[in-house]
Amino acid sequence: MPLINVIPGEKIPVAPMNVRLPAWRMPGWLLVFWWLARGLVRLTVVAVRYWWLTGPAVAALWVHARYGWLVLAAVVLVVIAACVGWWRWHPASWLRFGWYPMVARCRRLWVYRRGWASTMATCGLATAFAGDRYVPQLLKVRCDRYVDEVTVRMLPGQLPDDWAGAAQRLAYAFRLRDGQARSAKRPDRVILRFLRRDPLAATVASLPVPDLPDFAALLLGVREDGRTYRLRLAGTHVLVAGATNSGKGSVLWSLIASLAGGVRSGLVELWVFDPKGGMELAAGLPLFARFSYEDPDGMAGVLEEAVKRMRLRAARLRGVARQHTPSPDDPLIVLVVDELAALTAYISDRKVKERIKDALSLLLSQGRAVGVHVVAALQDPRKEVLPFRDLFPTRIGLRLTEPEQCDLVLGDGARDRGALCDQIPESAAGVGYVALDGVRDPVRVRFSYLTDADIRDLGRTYRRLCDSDQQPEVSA
Ligand SMILES: Nc1ncnc2c1ncn2[C@@H]1O[C@H](COP(=O)(O)OP(=O)(O)OP(=O)(O)O)[C@@H](O)[C@H]1O
Repeated sequence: MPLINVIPGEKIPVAPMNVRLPAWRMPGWLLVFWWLARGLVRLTVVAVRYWWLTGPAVAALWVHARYGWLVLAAVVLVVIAACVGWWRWHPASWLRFGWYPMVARCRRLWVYRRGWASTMATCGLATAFAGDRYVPQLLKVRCDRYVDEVTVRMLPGQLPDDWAGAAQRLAYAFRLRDGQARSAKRPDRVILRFLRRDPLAATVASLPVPDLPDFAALLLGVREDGRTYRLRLAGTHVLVAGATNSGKGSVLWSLIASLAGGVRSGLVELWVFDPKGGMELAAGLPLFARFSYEDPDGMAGVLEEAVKRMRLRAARLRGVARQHTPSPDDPLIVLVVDELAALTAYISDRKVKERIKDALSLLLSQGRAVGVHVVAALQDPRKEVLPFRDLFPTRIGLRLTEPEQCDLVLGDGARDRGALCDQIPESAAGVGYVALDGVRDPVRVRFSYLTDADIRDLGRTYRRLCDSDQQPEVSA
């Protein structure tokens, strides 16, 4: 036993005065009265909180007591007929103001409220303090056709990231498949999104092609919330990463289709590289200003030509404008590369590899402002395969094989914030996660799928307007 105890730290001072409250004896009848009063107050609170249940129930009881069964049945029929009439007359407003709010109330009560405290405890989101247990407060439930959106007041000390880490567990606890957590406007709240039905389950057919592409918002697919997904190409380069058969081709084709109107009017030049032998992209030949496949030397030459064009343009714009504006005389150049690793990693000729690496890093670091953009697809996002991954400001993550790859593609912490690229099923080709401007958390999208017939049609309708002797340059 030590002779003296030394405890480091601050000692909590003893209160200068201790007050002991006197103990009162309560008569039994007063206790009973107190319990009854408390029960009545609680019942009233529940009745007011669930007015949408208690109100109609009281009204039905009153009608029954006053007028009998027949009148009650007639009233119920009239209410049902009114709802059906509203639905037939204006389905959108019925769903928004009638049906979904009703579904939300029922799901709040039946799915979320019922096992809330125990779920919070088992998912590690409840806490204990001074002998009392605390659970986060369920504030609001909103439903639409596909998603339940649950707003929660977090406990002090919790972050939306804590909830993002537990979102999948929560989803399964509430018997749903997919869950995400997002920060809300107020810093003490978090919004949980649980998927009831996948809005991206069906293939998205090819989308309308605008005559004049909006380079700040190219229409490429559909978002999880049902809105269209638009990609900002102006001022950026785009990297599309995905395992084999994840649908990288559909992202490239959606992008080419969205630019096709500009190809026809001469506002856009597509320089296309298909190092895997030209199988994927050759069908769009009438749209391309340059098309290179197979021969690494030829591809290095075309990339160096792009660097030359970029430098000439930069010299012309220096001191005149800070951002290039596309015109038929000076079009936007978009370099589309299918399988970038075939250019950066899988080439055996070291000299050609160096030439490609130099040209690509120049294009990626200097091309954005002068209207030379790189859009590249890639299977393996590791740094050894793509050394200049960080030079792509815009990245799209399709199905990936390992969880760590999600952060490699979409940035640190992306997987925790909901980009579950490794959990996209093989059957969902063309589904991926993207970052939206001004939105912290990644958003799930499905890109449009162009069939062979769509691509042939696109080539026919939007082929480049050029002299018949000015055919696309093909290097193989
Ligand atoms: N957006 C999409 N919607 C529905 N199905 C799609 C979509 N994209 C691709 N698919 C389906 O997935 C298959 C593979 O697509 P794709 O060739 O684009 O994949 P990939 O990632 O480019 O494959 P690879 O790496 O082998 O080239 C297609 O044949 C098509 O059936």
